Amino acid sequence: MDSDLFFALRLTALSQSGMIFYMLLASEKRGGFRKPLQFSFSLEYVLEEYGVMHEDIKEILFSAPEIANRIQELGKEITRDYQGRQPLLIGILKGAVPFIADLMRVIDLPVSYDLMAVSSYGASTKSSGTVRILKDLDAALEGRDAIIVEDIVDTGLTLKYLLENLRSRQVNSLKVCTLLDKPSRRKVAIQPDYNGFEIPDKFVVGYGLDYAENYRNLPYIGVLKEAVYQK
Ligand SMILES: O=P(O)(O)OC[C@H]1O[C@H](OP(=O)(O)OP(=O)(O)O)[C@H](O)[C@@H]1O
Ligand SMILES: Nc1nc2[nH]cnc2c(=O)[nH]1
Repeated sequence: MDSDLFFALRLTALSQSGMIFYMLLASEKRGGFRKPLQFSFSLEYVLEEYGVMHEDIKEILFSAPEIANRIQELGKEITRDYQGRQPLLIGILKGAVPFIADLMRVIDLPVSYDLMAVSSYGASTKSSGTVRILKDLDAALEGRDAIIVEDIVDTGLTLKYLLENLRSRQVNSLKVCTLLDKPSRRKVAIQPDYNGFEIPDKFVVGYGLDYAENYRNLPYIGVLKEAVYQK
């Protein structure tokens, strides 16, 4: 990242008045104010200017540092709640991969993890309503304190299926940790035990979340432009 961009981002993150400094910086580079004074500058504006924000993203909901900070807090909560135990994190492929990778490293306990693949969305922005197991756990759950790690709970249909399925395996305890929760879309009454962020009814991508397998590698979580999936 070039130093001007780094400087502008830091100022932007600090306050709206940071934008004014950014404009001074930009004007110096360009030899004068080419744009009128814009007090509505946003982080997205700066990112777009520098070509950092993906062109298909409408709005950034959570930046990489915001995600990292929140995961630290979740790690502390889990560490506190599971003192003296060895929880098993169950990551739900594929979307939860970045989340479980970061989460397990901020839990100060002897954790282990396993992965399970289910799918209900395919290449769509709407749940099919039918959940299928594509890959089951490697090990038995009997007597374990398991935590399902999800990237997002939307209708809740995936989680309902997972909870019913895993509870039938003689697990000692079973909880749910999700990075994102979209409660306004819920079709079944299910609440995660740990939740990173509550989000509005918008289709989001990045940090593991995809649309048709794209955007999973974006370091932030953003709202996808409708034009991308209404083509
Ligand atoms: O609450 P729901 O409406 O059921 O939606 C949540 C599920 O949707 C996503 O999975 P997806 O089927 O897209 O698979 P992926 O993780 O491989 O992208 C996400 O990872 C959750 O598992
Ligand atoms: N990528 C993505 N997958 C989802 N699955 C359920 N809701 C969402 C969402 O908003 N984005």
